[in-house]
Formats: sequence, C-alpha cells, structure tokens
Amino acid sequence: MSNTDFVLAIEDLTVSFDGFKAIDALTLYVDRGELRVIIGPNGAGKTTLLDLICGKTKASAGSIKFKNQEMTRLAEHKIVRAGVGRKFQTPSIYENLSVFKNLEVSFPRGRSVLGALGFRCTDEVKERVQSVATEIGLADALDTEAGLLSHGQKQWLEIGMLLMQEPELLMLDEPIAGMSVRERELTADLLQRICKGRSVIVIEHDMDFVKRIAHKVTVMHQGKILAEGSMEKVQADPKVIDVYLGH
Ligand SMILES: Nc1ncnc2c1ncn2[C@@H]1O[C@H](COP(=O)(O)OP(=O)(O)OP(=O)(O)O)[C@@H](O)[C@H]1O
Repeated sequence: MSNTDFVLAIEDLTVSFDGFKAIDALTLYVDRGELRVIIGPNGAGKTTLLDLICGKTKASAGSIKFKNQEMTRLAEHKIVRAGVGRKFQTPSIYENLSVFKNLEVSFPRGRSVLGALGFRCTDEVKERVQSVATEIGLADALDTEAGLLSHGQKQWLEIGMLLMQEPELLMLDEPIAGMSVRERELTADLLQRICKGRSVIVIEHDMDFVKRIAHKVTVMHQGKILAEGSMEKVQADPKVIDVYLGH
C-alpha cells in the first residue's frame, strides 16, 4: 500500500473475538490537525477501534499506519513512543501528588543518555509543565494535590499528562462523562486548542458536544463505518437516524 499524507491510515482492519468480528474490514483516514469524532450505538466497536490503534488489542487482519509506519505488530509502549496518546474513561492520575508532580512524572524519559542515567527536573521540564498547565487551565493549581481537584479538572490533568509526551495523535474516550455544563464548555475549548498542533480522535455520545467540536464525524455500526462526513451530513443520513440518532 502506498504512503499517504494522513497521520493515521487504517485499511481493512479486522479483529475477531471467538469468530465475532468486533471490527470488520474497516478503513478510516485521519488528517493532520483534524479533530475526528466517532459515534455509534453501544457495541458498535468504537472502544475496540481505539484499543487496536494503541496496541492494547492486536488486529486479526489489516493495517494501521501512523505517519506511514505500520503499528499492528508494535508493542503498546512503542506505539506511545511513536507519538500516540490514549486517555481512558477512568482517570489514572496520582491523587496524592500535586498537579505539578503529576505533569512532571509524565515527561518522557529514557530517550536521551541523560534520561537513561536518571531523571532530573530540569528547566526544560519545568517550562513544559508550565505551558501544559496553562493549556489545560490548571496553571493556578500547580501546588494543589490532584485528589482535591474537581472531576473535570482531574480529566484535564490527565489530558495534560498525555500532552507532556507531545503526542501527534491523541485519543479520548468520552472525555466529558460526568462533567458539569461549564466543564463541558471548557473541555470543548481545550480540545479545539489541542488539535491545532496534532490530530485528535474522540468517542462521544453527547450530540451537542459532538456538534461543537467535530471537524468530521464517523458513525460506526457493527464493526463497520455506517457514514462519515460533516455533522450536518451524518445527522441527515437516514441510515444513521435509523440505527443511532433516532433512538
Ligand atoms: N476482548 C473482547 N472479547 C470479546 N468480545 C469483545 C472484546 N472486546 C469487545 N468485545 C465485543 O465487541 C463489541 C464492540 O465493543 P466496543 O466496546 O468496542 O463497542 P463500543 O462501540 O465502544 O460500545 P459502547 O458505546 O457501549 O462503549 C461488543 O459486542 C463487545 O462485547
């Protein structure tokens, strides 16, 4: 298959669990700087697709190319190192550490000789922590213990921990679940900012939020793509109304 300009090129991807195809010959391309939202009914295969991209689940067949490099045979940590970040629904922050520390420990190590010899909180790390904290709206909370943050702030901190690694593709599974209206608005703004320098894939069920953030929407159903395009286009698609939006 040929090289592409897409940051992510998924072709004929299939995964079977005991003969059941959770992802079925799926082809999907994501542009650089694109914010793609994946929607679809329960069991459509959305989470499984993210699991495949980040290497948590191995494909039965097909290809996942990230910046033209095949990912399907790479170990999870190598996919992270290649520039793919994934946030799961439940936050995995260190509750008893400060916001600063949470960000600091997420700075990638071991890539340089210095990193391999031992980690030091250099000016470079401090600057990165500061800039990420500003990006996620927690610049004034650097000394706060993470466990004391609101639910929304914890979610942003986790996004910040991923940003510390400067991923070129960031994947988020239902990022606004449990958030207040105000936190949802701030998250929409945050995602708009984040996708300026990278591609973002979001799984989401809240259609008002999808409308606010999506550049393009992919609708999944039974492991396949049912529809793809602008929110207006997929919303007006009778197939999509039939299996998802009409319910
Ligand atoms: N490890 C696994 N073993 C067996 N079946 C699995 C496994 N992972 C997922 N499945 C099945 O694959 C299908 C797709 O599940 P998936 O969680 O990807 O759907 P989803 O679109 O994310 O749904 P939801 O919106 O409910 O999160 C489901 O029928 C699920 O039961």
